Amino acid sequence: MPFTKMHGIGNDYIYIDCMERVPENLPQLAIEMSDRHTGVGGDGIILICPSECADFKMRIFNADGSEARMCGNGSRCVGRYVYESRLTDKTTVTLETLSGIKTLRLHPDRQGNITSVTVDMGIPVTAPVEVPVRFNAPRMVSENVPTSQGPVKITAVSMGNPHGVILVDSADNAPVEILGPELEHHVIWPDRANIEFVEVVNTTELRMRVWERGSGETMACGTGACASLVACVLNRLTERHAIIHLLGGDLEIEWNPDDSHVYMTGPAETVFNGTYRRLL
Ligand SMILES: N[C@H](CCC[C@H](N)C(=O)O)C(=O)O
Repeated sequence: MPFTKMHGIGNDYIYIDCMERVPENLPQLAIEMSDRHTGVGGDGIILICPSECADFKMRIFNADGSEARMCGNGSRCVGRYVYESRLTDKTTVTLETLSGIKTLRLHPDRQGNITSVTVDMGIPVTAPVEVPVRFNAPRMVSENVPTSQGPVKITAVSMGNPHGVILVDSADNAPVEILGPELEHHVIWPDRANIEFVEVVNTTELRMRVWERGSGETMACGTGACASLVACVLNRLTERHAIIHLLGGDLEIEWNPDDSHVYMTGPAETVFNGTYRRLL
């Protein structure tokens, strides 16, 4: 089965062209192909399929086989893939996802390569929650994240997929591996959640790390960057247009006051093409 390995600032997925047919048992395929030792290696798989209501349909499966409703970094890579594979010659492309139809604006360079993509990520849904979580985190966290037992203040934001945003003094020292899995599976989320640890650098810059539902800590999360900006605006910490610094690179995020939509701009890279022989 042919595939294309791509990444959005280090958030790497295996892209499968399903315009003609869709493989069976997709959760198992995602687990197999994502394995960084026995498979291709990635944070999951992304299918590019025909759509009856948009130019294309995107389906995304995390590395644990769970299907997600949206992927920000993945949607930019899909935009690059369909243009450079000549599946479309349009530079404004609509993408059907489980969280609605997203509009992508592709930015080709003079050679016709897509160097960056802007995605209309839609309108966020938010709720502030306080979660009494027991854990032993290292000292270097902000007073908001106590080092023993106590409530952790989380801003819950849906970008079509669920996110819990926690403010910390230092993203580098955030207890991602300790709090990430604990909060991913916390009872407050009906379907688990992606957990972001956000350091406010200034009113137009954030530094963020993320524990992704179904994939663990990743180099970047597009929907998570959007959720983080929204949470910081709600907490009156940043302006509505900011640069988010993630482990794998930067994203430009704007929560537009006129239409309340969140817009994400960033790169999409193709790494290699390959052929996968299924184990089962
Ligand atoms: N793990 C996420 C899906 C991938 C989202 C992320 N990679 C992005 O770029 O938005 C979830 O289960 O909701």
